[in-house]
Amino acid sequence: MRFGVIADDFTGGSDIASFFVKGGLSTVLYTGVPDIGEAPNAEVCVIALKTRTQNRKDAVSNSLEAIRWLKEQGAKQFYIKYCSTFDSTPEGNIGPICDAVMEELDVPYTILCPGLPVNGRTVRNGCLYVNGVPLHQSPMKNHPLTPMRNSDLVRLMDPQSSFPSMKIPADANEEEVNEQLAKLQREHTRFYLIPDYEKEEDAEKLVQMFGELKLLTGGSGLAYPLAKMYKHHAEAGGFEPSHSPAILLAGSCSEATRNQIKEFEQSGGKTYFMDPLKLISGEETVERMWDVISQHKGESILVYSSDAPEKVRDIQQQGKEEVAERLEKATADLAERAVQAEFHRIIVAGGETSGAVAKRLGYKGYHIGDSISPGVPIMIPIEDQRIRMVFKSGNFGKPDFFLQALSLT
Ligand SMILES: Nc1ncnc2c1ncn2[C@@H]1O[C@H](COP(=O)(O)OP(=O)(O)O)[C@@H](O)[C@H]1O
Ligand SMILES: O=C(O)[C@@H](O)C(=O)COP(=O)(O)O
Repeated sequence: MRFGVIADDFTGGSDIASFFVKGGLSTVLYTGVPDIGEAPNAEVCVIALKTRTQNRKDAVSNSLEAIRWLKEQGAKQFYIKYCSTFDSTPEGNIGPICDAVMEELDVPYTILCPGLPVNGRTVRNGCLYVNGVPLHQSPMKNHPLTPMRNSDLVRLMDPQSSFPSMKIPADANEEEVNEQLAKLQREHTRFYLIPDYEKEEDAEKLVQMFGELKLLTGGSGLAYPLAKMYKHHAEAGGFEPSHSPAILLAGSCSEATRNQIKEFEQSGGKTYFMDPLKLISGEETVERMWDVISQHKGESILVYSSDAPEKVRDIQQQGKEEVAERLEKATADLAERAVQAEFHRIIVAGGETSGAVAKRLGYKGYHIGDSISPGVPIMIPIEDQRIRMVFKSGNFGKPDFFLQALSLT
């Protein structure tokens, strides 16, 4: 195995896996540390965790457990995958996890590289932008669980980490970077470097400078160029589509997902709104929703709770975590019923929502197929190869994403 990757949520795992596959490296994804003895037969092994929103202590210990397992399986390089929008709170987990893994692997430095230009995430002068808008002014400022209120990566990382973070000036050449590195190594035992990543073409230079580091951290933006650097065979991915009934489940409240729901509806797709207030009051139940879905079997239906920021804020007066838990549980219940009823295509939008569904379905690992859009692959459970799963990060995909997902799975 070349790369051992830990991802802080499930869709983050499928996102980075898709780019390794696109670059030509065979990849498997596991939900949590698998209890299998032998090393997976793949060049990349991604372990999807739930460390983005976990408490700090569990997040660090789960990450270390996964890194140690990957080390035992022979991984030569390690990658900590977090969100391309650096989703975390000031008490967040990116810093503590990266610090602990640096110590575990005994590396003096690594990079912080959330950039993913193909999906509009860019880093300029150490600040993160979403489609050209500074992170804290982008729709991420309204995220239900991890609202992002700063765009400067040093300022985001400093409160979370014990080690300093330094920006690499955008115009620095390799020699200047090496000089800066030597100086930093004299001054600090461990530290982070923040390179700029503005255009897809920058990837090559980044991989040249940092691609051989034992530990890398970031979004999925380095996986494709890294895979190309190491690839042994041209093809990875590629699976036959299934034509079985599909269910689409959306818990993401991102602008991207809400537009995708709108486009699906406008093109005549069947939808059903899972109303959080009715779910809490008991007026809505999983049984009732399942009756509606069953009536449409054969025709794909999209069940969503996604709503506008002001509505989400109102509903969260009932308790942010409680609402999220209630919705995620109901969504996982529906996914489980769908699989039992022989729906073989399950398409989910939202990182936490996908994590809840993946956990409930309980597949230990997935083969990674082709991507529906950058960072969103078709995945086939190792245990049941009739099934096609798609887990979409909330912010990813064009407006016709759900239509594309139906036509390609
Ligand atoms: N209408 C709603 N009101 C409040 N919270 C919601 C609503 N719909 C979904 N949620 C919750 O918001 C969170 C969205 O997070 P997630 O699924 O990770 O999406 P994203 O990928 O956009 O971050 C989930 O915990 C979900 O249960
Ligand atoms: O890096 C990314 O943007 C995604 O892989 C990701 O983690 C997005 O988070 P969710 O929208 O919560 O899935």
